[in-house]
Amino acid sequence: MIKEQIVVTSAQMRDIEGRIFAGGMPVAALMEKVAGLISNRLKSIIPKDRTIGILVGPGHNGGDALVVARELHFQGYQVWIYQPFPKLKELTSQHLQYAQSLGIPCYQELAELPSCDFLIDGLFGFGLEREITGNIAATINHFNDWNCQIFSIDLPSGLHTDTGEVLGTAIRATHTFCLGLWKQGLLQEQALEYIGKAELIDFDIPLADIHVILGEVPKIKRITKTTVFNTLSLPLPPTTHKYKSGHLLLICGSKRYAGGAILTGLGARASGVGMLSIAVPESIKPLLVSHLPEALIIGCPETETGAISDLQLPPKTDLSSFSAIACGPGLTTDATPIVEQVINSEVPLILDADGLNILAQLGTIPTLRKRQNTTILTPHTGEFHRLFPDINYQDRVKAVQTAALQTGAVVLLKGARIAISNPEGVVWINPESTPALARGGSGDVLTGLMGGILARVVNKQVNIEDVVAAASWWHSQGGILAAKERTELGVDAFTLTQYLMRVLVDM
Ligand SMILES: NC(=O)C1=CN([C@@H]2O[C@H](COP(=O)(O)OP(=O)(O)OC[C@H]3O[C@@H](n4cnc5c(N)ncnc54)[C@H](O)[C@@H]3O)[C@@H](O)[C@H]2O)[C@H](O)CC1
Ligand SMILES: [K+]
Repeated sequence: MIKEQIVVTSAQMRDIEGRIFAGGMPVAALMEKVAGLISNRLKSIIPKDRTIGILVGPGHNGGDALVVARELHFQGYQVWIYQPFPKLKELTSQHLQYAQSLGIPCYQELAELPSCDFLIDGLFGFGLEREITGNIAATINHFNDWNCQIFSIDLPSGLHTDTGEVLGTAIRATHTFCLGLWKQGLLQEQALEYIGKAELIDFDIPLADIHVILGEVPKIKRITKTTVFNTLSLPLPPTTHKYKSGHLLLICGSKRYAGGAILTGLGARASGVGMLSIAVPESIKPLLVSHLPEALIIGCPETETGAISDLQLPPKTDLSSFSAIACGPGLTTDATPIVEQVINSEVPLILDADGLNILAQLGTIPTLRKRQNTTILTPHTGEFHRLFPDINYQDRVKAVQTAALQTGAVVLLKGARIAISNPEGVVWINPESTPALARGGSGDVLTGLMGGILARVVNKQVNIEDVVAAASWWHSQGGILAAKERTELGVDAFTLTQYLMRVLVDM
């Protein structure tokens, strides 16, 4: 477990820091260490000739900011301090006194403040415990209106540490330096527009202290490149061969949605899966063959609406011949018998798109309760609501945990920050993505990619949620890479499939 993967609540952070102090580390020394690390980062970002305004709150977040103010002052930056609170914590008050004794200008009134190029937000950190109101709220709105770059210490002031919701109002940071361990609120969708670019400032919290508070396996984890590399079991063993790299069956497409089948197939191709079979209605088989010559395209009988009516597998083949099945993209909801058939099979299964809509029509929980084998659901919010009408998906972490618990499946909830839970409530959050992926077809690519990874590693000792997390990370990194080279408007789903391989090369 690496620190970048660990996610904590404010209570857990309080307990972890409590163990550090109980171990003998003086609070002031920790504050000095933390603020020194922040100052070094700021020195590498802010040119020397710029002016910096330091916003100081009543608690230790303010204390951090005052140490930063002193250190930047000694480095020769022009610094001023804004400190509107009547009562400060003892340590914060001492740092303010010292800053003033150094002659750093300190202001209590907004009207007196000189303009500045950068603001350092040390108003509130994980100690924020209630709605911000009155003139503090007005102050935060005032600084947001300055439209200058704001660096927030630990969290943008005003964000709830655990849920990421805005408590009254919040600083819109350009950059957030999260201290020690990632706060859960920074990984919630609703917080994204306030966080700006987030980075972790590691101040050497002993892993032993973390394990005592969080237990061996933290409940909520942040997907990182390490997760993905471990799960993809790269590099491949030299003695591998196509039958050892899994055999994936995709069941997708219809006369109306042939493109969905092609994109799903291209996503699977990018996964490096050994063998790929794609069951589609007979009428679009030639299309699939032309796009995916390496895949075994199975033309199936179709309904008069052009949906698969019967899974006619090749001779001596049945569903158990496959390492994994991914079913749903482009199926339309006229393929209900097919979805029932795969749900009743014993094969590890990913359901997406119309596979999920049909599952919802069949009755999500009673239908899945019958399945013993691995099941993965990959809904976007609309599909999630159809599957689980009684679950409020505003708190996405709780929503996926509840859905996974109720179904026994691993559930991925799509969005700007994908959340994944296994039935035991262990959650992965994908910390990075790009709006470029919010386009038709990119979900089909994810399904194919995920199916290919699952087929490749399902017989190895991997956690299914790690496979889903790896696919989600790989998919979003492909989108980020493509957006960097082609702008956020240039990442159609087909282009995305071309960038997926680039991701691993650049890792
Ligand atoms: N724990 C440590 O020793 C270290 C913490 N780090 C930094 O300190 C903050 C946490 O500090 P804490 O004093 O607990 O709280 P905050 O500084 O976040 O400030 C909250 C402060 O303000 C009061 N308050 C809460 N809500 C409101 C409100 N709505 N309106 C007005 N005032 C409010 C509350 O009473 C608190 O006193 C952490 O984020 C780090 O930045 C160091 O980095 C390491 C050592
Ligand atoms: K802050």
